[in-house]
Amino acid sequence: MTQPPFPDHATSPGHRRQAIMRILDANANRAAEGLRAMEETARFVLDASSMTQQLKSLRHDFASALLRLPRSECLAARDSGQDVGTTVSTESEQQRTTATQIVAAAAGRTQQAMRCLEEYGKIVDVTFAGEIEQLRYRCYDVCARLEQVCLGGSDRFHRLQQARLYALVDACASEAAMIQRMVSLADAGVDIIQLRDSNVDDRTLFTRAVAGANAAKDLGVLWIINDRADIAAASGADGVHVGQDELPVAQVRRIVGADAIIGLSTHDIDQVHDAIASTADYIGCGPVFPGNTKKFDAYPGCDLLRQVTDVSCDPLTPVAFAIGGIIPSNVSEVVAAGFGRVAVTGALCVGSESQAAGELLAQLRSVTLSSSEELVS
Ligand SMILES: Cc1ncc(COP(=O)(O)OP(=O)(O)O)c(N)n1
Ligand SMILES: Cc1nc(C(=O)O)sc1CCOP(=O)(O)O
Ligand SMILES: [Mg+2]
Repeated sequence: MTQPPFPDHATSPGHRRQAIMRILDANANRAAEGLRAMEETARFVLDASSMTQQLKSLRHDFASALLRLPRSECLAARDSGQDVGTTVSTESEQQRTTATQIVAAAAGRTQQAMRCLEEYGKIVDVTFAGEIEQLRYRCYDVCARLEQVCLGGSDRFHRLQQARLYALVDACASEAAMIQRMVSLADAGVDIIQLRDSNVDDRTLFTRAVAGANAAKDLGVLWIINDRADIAAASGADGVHVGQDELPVAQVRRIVGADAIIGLSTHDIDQVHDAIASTADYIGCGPVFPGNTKKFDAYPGCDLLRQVTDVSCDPLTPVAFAIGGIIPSNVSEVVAAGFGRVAVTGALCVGSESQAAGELLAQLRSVTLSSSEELVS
């Protein structure tokens, strides 16, 4: 005798309605719990204020959308005691060792729950389903950014390997102006931002370095302090950049520690080889062209870039950024010399960051950054 498609009691209209309410109730709880779990990491693990606000707003808007569901009917349909799912568990569900793993699990659970609410919600209230659909799209963006920021805290060197566009931020009128500049640069696609401001006293530089470190976590960019290893270490920055006239890399490493990024300026191929022998994580190679930010007596130009590109060495050596007077109209020469990464100041003027960054990246992306990245950029 063939089995009926469903047990008899499961086909009655009343049962089906109750089952839909159980699904909506369970997924409403699942999504709300997932949003809260992610918000806790943003707030208490990452200290990421704007990320926390985004998740709180999403959670509140989600609660508002749920008001369209018949609450009493959902509660009446809830029957955890009879829920066969409560005894079904997988090994991976029990394995949580980092906040990043919790965020990844919560993000997946929330997105799946919202999809279920949207699909089954169409049976009950199409307007509700439409509101959930919009919340689901917002959720994808916020969850992706939160996971990236989580990974970034423990994976800064991987992000350095993938970085192409590096912006140096000099003289800002205030901390608020500096943060706004960071947001514009990050939104334009910049991967690394350096605080390079010799016009302020140490206390101001330190407070701005701390504020920038917090903002950088939110924005998913690396935050580097120019010249000052002490302030980089004290502020929680991702690293420090030093020139040939500052502390040697070995001493900088003792100050910032093994898990911080150290950048070193190089102006000739001998300095490049010295950098390879050091623990520098990246190098600046220049100045390539004359610019308005810093004047030099000599410009090694693209010849230095070609020499760097030709250097073959262990893949665990610094990545290289071309620097000095680089703008969209001359970056093609940098690319022709084999570089896919640049560090700039003047090219990314306030107010036109997106346009300029887009033009620079369009050309830089023609250079493949292999996974075994050496000095060739
Ligand atoms: C990415 C990057 N490359 C080079 C420099 C220049 O550093 P330095 O030679 O120490 O000169 P100042 O920037 O301190 O004037 C840099 N800052 N960043
Ligand atoms: C700060 C700095 N260092 C350089 C080096 O070659 O080490 S070139 C430079 C100036 C970078 O600014 P812009 O992109 O406006 O020329
Ligand atoms: Mg310096």
